[in-house]
Amino acid sequence: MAYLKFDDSKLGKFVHPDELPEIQAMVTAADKELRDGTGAGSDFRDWLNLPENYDKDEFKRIQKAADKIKSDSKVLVVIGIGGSYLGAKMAVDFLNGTFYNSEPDDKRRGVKVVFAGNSLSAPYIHDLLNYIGDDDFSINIISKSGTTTEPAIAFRIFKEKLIKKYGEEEANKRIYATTDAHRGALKQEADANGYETFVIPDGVGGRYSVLTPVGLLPIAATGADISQLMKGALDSSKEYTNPDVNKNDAYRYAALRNILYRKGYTTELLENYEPNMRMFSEWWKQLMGESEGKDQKGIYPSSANFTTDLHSLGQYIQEGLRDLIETVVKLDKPDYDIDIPKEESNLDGLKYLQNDTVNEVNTKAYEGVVLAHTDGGVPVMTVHIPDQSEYSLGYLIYFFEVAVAISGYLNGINPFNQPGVEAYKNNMYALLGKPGYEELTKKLDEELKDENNN
Ligand SMILES: O=P(O)(O)OC[C@H]1O[C@](O)(CO)[C@@H](O)[C@@H]1O
Repeated sequence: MAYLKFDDSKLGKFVHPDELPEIQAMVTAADKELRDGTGAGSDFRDWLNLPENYDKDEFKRIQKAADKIKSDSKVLVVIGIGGSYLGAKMAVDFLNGTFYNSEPDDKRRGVKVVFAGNSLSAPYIHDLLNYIGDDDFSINIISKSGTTTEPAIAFRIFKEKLIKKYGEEEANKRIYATTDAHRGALKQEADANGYETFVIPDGVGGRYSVLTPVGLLPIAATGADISQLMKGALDSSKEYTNPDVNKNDAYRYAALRNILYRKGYTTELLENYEPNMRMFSEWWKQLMGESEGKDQKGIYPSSANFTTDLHSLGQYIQEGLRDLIETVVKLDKPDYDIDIPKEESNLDGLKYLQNDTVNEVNTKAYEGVVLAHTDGGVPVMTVHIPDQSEYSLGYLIYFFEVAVAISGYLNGINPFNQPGVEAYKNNMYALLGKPGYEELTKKLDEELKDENNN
């Protein structure tokens, strides 16, 4: 039986029984493109075999570095953006719970992990500097290109604090750089200063990198079991190899969303029922959006956090424009459950629930929402994840990675590049006066002048 239960039983109203068999030939072709490397972007498929082919020596070094960080630091500042941030953050939240950083030191199984360099917000940096205060800390700077502006600026600032506190020599021993094996400014700086370095493999794009040192070091620093994470991904990679959509749920999910997309369902909401899974959706949004949104097409990936957002977005989902798909990631057995307290009086009218637990009510809410939204004209699919373990998370990560690759090929695009993100970067560099952008600076200054005059 499949480890993750994929439920598409509510799609009957939206997908005709013939449609899956009809799209099978395209799925088989997409599978071939992916596995044989004949599809676009084939240089970036190394994540496919990563759960088996990762660097085992480096893996041991990651565990050793995590132990050192745990022994000499109270806080690890993880600096990165996009794929160099979201995977670590979602895993840290999923595996450790919402208030992990606030737990007392003797209760927490690892160091506090905080994130920087994922925006250009000065107040955020200010608040984080204050949050760290005089605590012992280390830095994990993560950038595949080694040139991304947001993390580079944050790195300067937190490095300055580190050097002030420990002096240059000790600071260099507290900086861990995760970057390209050979190229980029960060690699050069790491070599010059002797930082311990970890490699983001060439054939793994940022959004597919959570199972490389990008995710593994921050996750290990919280005391989570990264071997189990890799084991879950390995078993998942073995499960999702059959091109047959009746035997491969990841491919089936890709095929169904493609069928729905062609009917005008152009926005997909990834939904959870657990606050510590909010960041999972953020990770998924980059994975889907950067992979699929190109050549003026692709499903727009969005998210909703339930039951919270049922009280804000719920109205729209039930009755608004009918272009939505919902994909729920339902955690079936959270680490904790809580009895609803019994009360003699029934002033709050909750007596009918007093033999239930909070998780049971949450699950009934999920079941009720699926039925209501299906009635309202929204196709709903669910991926059930059995528990909150590292193994299950590894399994789930791989499910979506392989699904989006197939989905991208089904839609006739290269799921492994992201040319569109350069446009804003070039404009920003030009407006900031970066050397080499002089011509663009002139052009943009003219455009801005025109705008201001209007
Ligand atoms: O690891 P890097 O090179 O700093 O890039 C971070 C992120 O920026 C992007 O290149 C987009 O700007 C993403 O694809 C990537 O995940």
